[in-house]
Amino acid sequence: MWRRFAHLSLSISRTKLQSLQDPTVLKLINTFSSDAGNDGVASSRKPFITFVLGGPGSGKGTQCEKIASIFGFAHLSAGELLREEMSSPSENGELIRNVIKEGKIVPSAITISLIKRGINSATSDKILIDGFPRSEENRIAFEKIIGVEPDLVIFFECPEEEMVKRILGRNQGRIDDNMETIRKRLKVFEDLNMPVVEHYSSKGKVHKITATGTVDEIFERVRQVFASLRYLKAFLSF
Ligand SMILES: Nc1ncnc2c1ncn2[C@@H]1O[C@H](COP(=O)(O)OP(=O)(O)OP(=O)(O)O)[C@@H](O)[C@H]1O
Ligand SMILES: Nc1ccn([C@@H]2O[C@H](COP(=O)(O)O)[C@@H](O)[C@H]2O)c(=O)n1
Ligand SMILES: [Mg+2]
Repeated sequence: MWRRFAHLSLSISRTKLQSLQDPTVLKLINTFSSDAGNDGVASSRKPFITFVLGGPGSGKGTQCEKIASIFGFAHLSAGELLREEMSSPSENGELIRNVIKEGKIVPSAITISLIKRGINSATSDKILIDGFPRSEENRIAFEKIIGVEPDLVIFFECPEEEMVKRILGRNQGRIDDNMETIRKRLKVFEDLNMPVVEHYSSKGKVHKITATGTVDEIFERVRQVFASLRYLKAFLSF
């Protein structure tokens, strides 16, 4: 079981922190003081989990790389894990290829087992999970199998025409970076992924980031969210 409070050291008193009345502070105090861990991943300490959501091509991967390098997070991209699995001699390779080509969602059990392996081998206990959950089914299965909710959700909001332009300019040879699959991915995003964003919004966990402008302009918006967490790290050892 994750010992959520075991490593918590407060350099100022809890009461004093609560007196700040800052919603982010209060949310983090709750996060780090509730003992709700379970045996989903093999760590004695609950990782700090951030889901990174947004439409196809909204810049999730680009921004995650920057967050990982500047704020010391491990970056797990669900799409990348699936592509690696697809290209390895795996029993699920053919299924994953067909689903990705169609822009649909791979069965949750497969994706979650890859994410779980990634969490267990991560060298940081601050984890970014990029492109997951993609559907309510993904979300419910994650919460059931891993046994926790994310501490934070970042949602990149980007106009469709910008996402399409970025994907068509990506040039990484992805089997789903063609107009026919892009149309399907956009529909899946609206129909299946937006309900996940709405679910976590209703729980006050979502930080919405406008994902237009240059990579650096967008990162400045992202940086402010994570800088506030780093500020808290001065008080909370996690
Ligand atoms: N702000 C930006 N302006 C212009 N191009 C960008 C910007 N951010 C990312 N890109 C480029 O757009 C493409 C898509 O970005 P990225 O791969 O980060 O998106 P993604 O959300 O991870 O997409 P997917 O869901 O398809 O994996 C990449 O080629 C990336 O270099
Ligand atoms: N939770 C997920 C994430 C991704 N997929 C499939 O992979 C494709 C590519 O994902 P990117 O995040 O790299 O865009 C995606 O279109 C899905 O087919 C998935 O099934 N479940
Ligand atoms: Mg990506």
